[in-house]
Amino acid sequence: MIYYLITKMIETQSRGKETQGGQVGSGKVDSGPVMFLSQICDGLEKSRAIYTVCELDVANQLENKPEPVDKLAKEIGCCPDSLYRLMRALTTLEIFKETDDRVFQHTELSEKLRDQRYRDLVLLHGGPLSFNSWRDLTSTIRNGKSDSNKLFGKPSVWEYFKEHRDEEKIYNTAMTTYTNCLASNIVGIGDFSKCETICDIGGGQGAFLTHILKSNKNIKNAINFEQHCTVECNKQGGCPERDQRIKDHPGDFFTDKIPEADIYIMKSILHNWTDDQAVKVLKNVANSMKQGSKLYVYDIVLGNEKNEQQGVGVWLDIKMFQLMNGRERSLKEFEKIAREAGVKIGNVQKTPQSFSPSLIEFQKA
Ligand SMILES: C[S@@+](CC[C@H](N)C(=O)[O-])C[C@H]1O[C@@H](n2cnc3c(N)ncnc32)[C@H](O)[C@@H]1O
Repeated sequence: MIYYLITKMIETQSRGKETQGGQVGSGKVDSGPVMFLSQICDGLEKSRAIYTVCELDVANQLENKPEPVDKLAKEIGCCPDSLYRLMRALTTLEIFKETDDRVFQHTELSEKLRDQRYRDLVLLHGGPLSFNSWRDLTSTIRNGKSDSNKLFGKPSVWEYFKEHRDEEKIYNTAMTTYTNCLASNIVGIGDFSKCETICDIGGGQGAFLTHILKSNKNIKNAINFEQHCTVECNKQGGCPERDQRIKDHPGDFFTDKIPEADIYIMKSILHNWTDDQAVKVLKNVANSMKQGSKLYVYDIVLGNEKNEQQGVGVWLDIKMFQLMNGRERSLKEFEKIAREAGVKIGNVQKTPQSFSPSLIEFQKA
């Protein structure tokens, strides 16, 4: 049915807006927008469906050959007809294929869900933290700020993770997966050729540092400045190919002294915070910077001009707002926080892909 509706919607859209649907009361209803809006709002059902197969780990139970759903349901321990209906729905998204009546086989995409790294992405986006945080965007928009205490019972995501270590682990792995996916677009835009000591501020599991170190053998010391809990998590494994030069340094980037380095990097950090908080972090980094050292901030740079096309950054902006009261920024907005923090912006290297962060270079004023 969903597949039918989507197909119909696409047909309708490709014909333009000519279709006038049935009458409701005295008003005409245009079926194109109805189908388009339903498809967008159905995102929640699809997100829950993919999340559920990942939580049940269906992909790892399904063998490399076609398998009857009844057998699969027995192995997983769930109702055969329910699992059948879930998997049948997912076939419309090319997740599983029904090769015979109630018999399923993997597709290229469902195969990926066998791998913890891909499964963690789904579990993060559909997990309790994310699901609860989206419960009330209306209040955030009305009040101009998101109330994490009301949404997920803690003053911040980071406090929430302290009591939900399983979700923290999923978050850290998912960040590493994103970094591994984007690294080839962004490692080359920074100049590390004269760097001996590098410090990644909030570097997670150390994945980005690992990519930088791979192509910069001149770097002798690599410091991963991270929260205590993340450092503890890293001791239990995380980034498998982590470079041996990386040393974790526990600390809080708002209050603790950041070690001296030639180059500091911050990837996907400032967008987690309000302007006031971002200024505080920048000031703290600037206190540790010596003359000549640089800070490379890797974040999305939103278009400044009205006619500049906005990419996924504006959606990431809403996500950061709802989850952490953070924001994506335009160059003008980065310049404003730089001024307030008493640092200046040097080179800015934009990446062509709207989903890749750009590099904004900060120096001591
Ligand atoms: C969005 S993640 C980015 C991780 C990594 N830079 C990357 O791009 O994959 C934000 C990181 O900031 C760290 N963080 C949050 N608050 C912090 C604080 N007060 N001091 C140090 N690190 C913090 C988190 O533990 C998390 O790893």
